[in-house]
Amino acid sequence: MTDLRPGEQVGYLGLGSNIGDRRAALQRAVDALPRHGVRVLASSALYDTDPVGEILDQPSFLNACVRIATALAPEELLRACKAVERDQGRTAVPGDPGYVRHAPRAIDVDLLLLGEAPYRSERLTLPHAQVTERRFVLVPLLELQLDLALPDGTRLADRLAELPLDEGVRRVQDPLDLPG
Ligand SMILES: Nc1ncnc2c1ncn2[C@@H]1O[C@H](COP(=O)(O)OP(=O)(O)OP(=O)(O)O)[C@@H](O)[C@H]1O
Ligand SMILES: Nc1nc2c(c(=O)[nH]1)N=C(CO)CN2
Repeated sequence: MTDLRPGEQVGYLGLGSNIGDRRAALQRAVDALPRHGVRVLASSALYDTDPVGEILDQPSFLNACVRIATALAPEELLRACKAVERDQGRTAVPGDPGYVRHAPRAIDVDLLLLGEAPYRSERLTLPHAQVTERRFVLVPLLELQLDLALPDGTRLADRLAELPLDEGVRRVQDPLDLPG
C-alpha cells in the first residue's frame, strides 16, 4: 500500500488549530514535518469541529489527520511533533506557567498511532489515549483508511459508530497540499 523505505513505519498524526488563520497553521505544520524526519504520505480533508473537552467556550477548531512514514522511534517522533508546534511559536507546554490543558491553540500536533505496537512512557501513550473517543479525530482518520484498527484489534469504524452524534464535525475543505 505504501512505499516504505528501510527502517520506516507508518503512523498517523492529528492536527488542530483554533486561533488565527487555521488552515495556514495546519499547512505550515505539514510543510515542516519533513525537516524533522517525517514524510507525509497523505492528508485527510479539513474539518471544522466544535470544541470538546474541558473548555467548550472557545472558537471552533480546524482538524485534519495525516498519514506519515518515519524511521523515528516513538519518543523521537513526539519530539518532532513538539518541535513543529514550537516552530509556530507555541511555547506553553505541560509544566510551563502559561500552560492550560485543552485551551485554544494556533497549532496542535498529536501522535495518534505509530506502527503495530503500543507504547507507554511518562511522556507518551500510543495509541493516543483519546483516539477512540473523539469524532474530530476518528472522522478524518477513517477518511485516510476505512479499515484502520488499533494494535489490540479494535476497529476504529466500529468505535465511531458507537459515539454520540452531537459532536459537530463538518467537512469544509479539500486536503492539505503534500510537501515536496
Ligand atoms: N500520543 C500522544 N501525542 C501527543 N502528546 C502526548 C501523547 N501521549 C502523551 N502525550 C503528552 O501529552 C502532553 C500534552 O499534550 P498537549 O499539550 O497537546 O495536550 P492537549 O492537546 O491540551 O490535550 P490532549 O492531550 O487531550 O490532546 C504532551 O506534552 C505529551 O508529553
Ligand atoms: N474539536 C476539537 N476540540 C478540541 C481539540 C481539537 O483539536 N478539536 N483539541 C483539544 C486539545 O487537545 C481540545 N478540544
